Amino acid sequence: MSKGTEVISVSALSEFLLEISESSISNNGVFNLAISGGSMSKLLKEAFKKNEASFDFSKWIIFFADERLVKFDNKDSNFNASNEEIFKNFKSFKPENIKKIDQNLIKNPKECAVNYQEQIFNNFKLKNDGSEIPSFDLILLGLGPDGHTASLFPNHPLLNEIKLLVAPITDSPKPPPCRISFTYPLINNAKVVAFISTGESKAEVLKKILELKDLSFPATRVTPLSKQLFWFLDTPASSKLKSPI
Ligand SMILES: O=C1O[C@H](COP(=O)(O)O)[C@@H](O)[C@H](O)[C@H]1O
Repeated sequence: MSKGTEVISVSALSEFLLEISESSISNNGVFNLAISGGSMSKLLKEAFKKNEASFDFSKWIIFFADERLVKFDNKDSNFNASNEEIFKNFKSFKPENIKKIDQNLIKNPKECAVNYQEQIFNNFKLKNDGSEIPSFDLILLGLGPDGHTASLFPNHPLLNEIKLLVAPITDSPKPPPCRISFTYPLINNAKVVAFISTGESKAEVLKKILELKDLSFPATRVTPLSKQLFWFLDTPASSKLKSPI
């Protein structure tokens, strides 16, 4: 995989996921992945169907880059969306490898974020003492039309968080208001970060992010230390770029 920011057709997502998961599994025995909510679960379902027989989902460990603090059976839950589209359809994912928020903590965003951050450190067998930041093999992010990603929203104080790797948010401008989210230090420490963004509603903001590098949009500030950043777009989403897909 080359270094730097690459814009690629979403039709190549399945092959990308296959390559990166196979290489992580052959190096470490598992594939540590974080996924997002919103439209992503449907796009992942399509990508998984394409090479279904080749994916070794039993070795995938999945976290959520952000989660809405609602019950798992609520349609707003990011886990729920992934469960309906992905985990119910691809049976070889191991339930214990799908890392969810603690449902008992949804009324306490601070505790919920602490608990989820702890789950991440445990998974990576690292001490949560500030000395090391876990490094996901891949973090898959979505993009809102306002330029938000995960639950990092424009002009929100969470954009400046440098201590917490998973932070609570109680005033999300997009409902539901209470959520937890990966912050930049964790996102930017991933080995690879890839955005998946489709549809005409994202075209304008994508131009501002990818070509004008407008830092007022939270997604622009995703700059992995590894320099491995990918954008998977479809034709409508890329329509306002100089070189549309
Ligand atoms: O609220 C959220 O929105 C973003 C973008 O969602 P999309 O439906 O426009 O793709 C998503 O990535 C994030 O996980 C979610 O909580």
